[in-house]
Amino acid sequence: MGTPLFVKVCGLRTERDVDAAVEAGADAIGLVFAPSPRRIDAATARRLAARVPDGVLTVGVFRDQPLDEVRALLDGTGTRAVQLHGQEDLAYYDALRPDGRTLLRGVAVKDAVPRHGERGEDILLLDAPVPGAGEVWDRTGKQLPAPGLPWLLAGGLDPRNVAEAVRTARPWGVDVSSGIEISRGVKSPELIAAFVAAARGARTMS
Ligand SMILES: O=C(O)c1ccccc1NCC(=O)[C@H](O)[C@H](O)COP(=O)(O)O
Repeated sequence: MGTPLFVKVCGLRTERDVDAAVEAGADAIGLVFAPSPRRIDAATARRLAARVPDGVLTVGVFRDQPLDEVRALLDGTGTRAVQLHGQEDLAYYDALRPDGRTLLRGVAVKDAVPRHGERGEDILLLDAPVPGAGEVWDRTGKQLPAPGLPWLLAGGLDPRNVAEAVRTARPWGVDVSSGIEISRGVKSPELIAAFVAAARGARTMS
């Protein structure tokens, strides 16, 4: 049995979503503050973050937003980790690092896969060109990060395909949004539970 797979479920918008993710055993939940049908306001995020137990990471998801806005949302909602999905540069990451938060770097993989840690991120998230669109990206011939480095596979994962993706790409963890929804932005507790179980089962078998 290898290292346990880290499982993040993203784009949660309701108390029911959060409770389902926690009950299913997710390691992290994502709250989207970037423009998206899944975007939530600060008051909703505060309410949701307050339900998340210690040991489950709450991640705020942003894309090319002003640093002051990011800091205010993180501080105001008690969010301990930040996931950046745009063109944020090293200085931007450096500005958030002293706050002691976990930094996730979301990258749309087109050609080459970036090196882990280029921006000083703690976790690299390799995603499809349009984040949160439920699209699988082509991993053929791509040099994925070395085993053991903290990186998440994302993009078009769902309860049916996640086990095969984990076996072939051998990521440190996985991230999902569309694949646990019944319609854009509307999560299903059953799909959340099925996804976490399928992902964990795959790593246990490898
Ligand atoms: O989810 C969004 O709408 C979104 C919008 C802007 C920036 C990032 C966003 N999501 C980030 C993610 O966590 C991943 O893209 C996601 O887990 C993978 O999405 P999916 O292919 O839908 O599973």
